Amino acid sequence: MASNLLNQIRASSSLIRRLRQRARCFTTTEGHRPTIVHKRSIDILHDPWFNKGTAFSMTERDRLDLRGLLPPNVMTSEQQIERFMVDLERLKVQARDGPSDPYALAKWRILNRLHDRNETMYYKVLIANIEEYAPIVYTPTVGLVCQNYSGLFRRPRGMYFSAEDRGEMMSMIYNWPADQVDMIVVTDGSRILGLGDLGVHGIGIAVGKLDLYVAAAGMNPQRVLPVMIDVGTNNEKLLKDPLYLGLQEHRLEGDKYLAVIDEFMEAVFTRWPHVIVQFEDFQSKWAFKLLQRYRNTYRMFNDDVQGTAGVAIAGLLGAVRAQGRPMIDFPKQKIVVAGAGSAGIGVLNAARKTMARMLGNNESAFDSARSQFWVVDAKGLITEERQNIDPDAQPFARKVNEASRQGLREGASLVEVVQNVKPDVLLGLSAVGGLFSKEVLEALKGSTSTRPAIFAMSNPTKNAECTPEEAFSVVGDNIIFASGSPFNDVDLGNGKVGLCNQGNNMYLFPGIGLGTLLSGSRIISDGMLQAAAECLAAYMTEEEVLTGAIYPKISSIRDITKEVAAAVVMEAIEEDLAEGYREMDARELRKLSKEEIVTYVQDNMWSPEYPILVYKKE
Ligand SMILES: NC(=O)c1ccc[n+]([C@@H]2O[C@H](COP(=O)([O-])OP(=O)(O)OC[C@H]3O[C@@H](n4cnc5c(N)ncnc54)[C@H](O)[C@@H]3O)[C@@H](O)[C@H]2O)c1
Ligand SMILES: O=C(O)C[C@H](O)C(=O)O
Ligand SMILES: [Mg+2]
Repeated sequence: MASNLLNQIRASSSLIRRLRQRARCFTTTEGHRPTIVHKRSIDILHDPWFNKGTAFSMTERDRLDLRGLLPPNVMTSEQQIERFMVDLERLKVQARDGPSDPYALAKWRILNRLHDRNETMYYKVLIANIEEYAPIVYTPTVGLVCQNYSGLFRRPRGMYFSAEDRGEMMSMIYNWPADQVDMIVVTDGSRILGLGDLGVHGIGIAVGKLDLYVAAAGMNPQRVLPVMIDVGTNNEKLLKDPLYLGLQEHRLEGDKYLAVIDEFMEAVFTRWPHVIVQFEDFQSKWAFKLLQRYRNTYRMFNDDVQGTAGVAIAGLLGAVRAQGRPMIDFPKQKIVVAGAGSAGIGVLNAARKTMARMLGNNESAFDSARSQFWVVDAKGLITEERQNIDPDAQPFARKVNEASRQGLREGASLVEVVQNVKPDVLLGLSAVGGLFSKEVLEALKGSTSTRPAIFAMSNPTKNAECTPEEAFSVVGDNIIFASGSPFNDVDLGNGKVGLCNQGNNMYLFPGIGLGTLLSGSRIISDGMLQAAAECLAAYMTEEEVLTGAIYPKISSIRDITKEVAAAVVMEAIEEDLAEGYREMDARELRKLSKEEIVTYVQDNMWSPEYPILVYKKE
């Protein structure tokens, strides 16, 4: 398929040559005569007569207030045409290119064009068909979009800050046309889903997350901003690709990296002091450090660390209830976690704290909760014998004699760990597709649980640790299954269905953002995140959970988000963090009952309706 595609692309090279000649003619004849424009900034990008897209030179970008509104790499018109042709040929050869939906990317293009033309209509379509289109604008298709971004790029969306913009960000931020921004999703593209370093092309994930902020949380689309901070890439393919849209240098490290992120944070909070910044898909190495650096001074959170943790907790509590046991039995669960990155460690910390709270909320409870977890990473089981252990994983390293009593040792394989521990839960956040092999799933049949739970949470689809078919067919009908990306339920025969839950942070981040906005809390506390997770856990009824449904259906995401946001507002009030929002000041907020808070949230959710427009001279 790939060589076929290359041949087709080569066959079209004569057309590219002809187009190049034409493009050269255009620049030489027009180059001397300047064209007077009466527009600047985004209005130029949206005007087909004047727009040059990525071909605007740096001086033009400065002159026309375009800095930050385009990816950093300036392209020639030849390169632009080449990118377009590569994409066109790819579509011809490979229209069937979706992960589970053969036409996923084609659907994304059509939706994206609508997004460019008519935002109200776009969100109307998205909200009305959220079950069908969430997998297109969000996980898993958004992963494919990022991987093919160079070809798919048409009209820029969001802002780009690059390592080359140091010292300029404070003025660049004013190039964004909206006076008010409520929500920013920012990435540095270093770990996009389970696809690794996609550099500047990772902006797609920020756009996708914000689509859910609008569709699920009713954030106003005119007040959201996707941001890519381009500090280079360590992806060798992109470094060599002439059509790559980002900086072609290795990633900044250490203090230089921090200085860029610091400057960005200062710029956005100077222009919009009440904005909320969601950090998305930063490699683990920076995810924790940046969270600690900013969380007590800025309104920010890390979705992969904190959003995922909350969703996992809700699912883990659901899995306990699905065994017909009370939630309070959670601290007895034996949990094997595969993956000790930003997501895995986030889940482990939150699960340990939840257990400790149930066991009396003191130091000894916190200490003993630790022994319920076995963590396996790329080097196998993590014990205290691990050389150069990651400090974030250190608290979960098994004691050596404790491990050997269980027949385990440093670096033991996942199969050995599952065989010996016989866990209640096997949870994957490893980004390794198929990690829960037949052997691993066979070993899980020895689980001491009456209803073992499998969470294959890695994204996108091909990175899932196993499919629901594999899980149900090997381990048996009586399991709980959840995956990060959507899969269909499984027909188990005899009229029985194996439910596939979607365990994805999309059930929480929109509500965390909306609740924070409407409470006016200056920070996002652990308590607010915990309240969000508990609300999601409580959303599922006893009857639903007993059928194996531990997460709600995506079709109810707007309702879930409203409830989660209300829980976050209530907790912010409880912790005395709420400073109010617009005419609802802190005193008024404190007077509201629980029902009134839910109504307050609902009343502040934007819905896609056409407003009446009237022209007035300035
Ligand atoms: N479902 C969700 O809501 C959700 C949320 C966040 C992240 N994720 C997914 O989780 C995955 C990991 O994200 P991350 O930020 O933690 O990534 P990461 O790169 O920081 O961590 C990956 C971890 O997996 C470990 N690993 C690699 N190979 C392994 C193997 N063979 N066996 C066991 N462990 C192995 C690595 O050592 C590392 O600890 C990604 O696919 C991401 O899409 C899902
Ligand atoms: O983006 C998603 O689908 C979930 C999560 O944030 C991830 O990084 O995989
Ligand atoms: Mg993510």
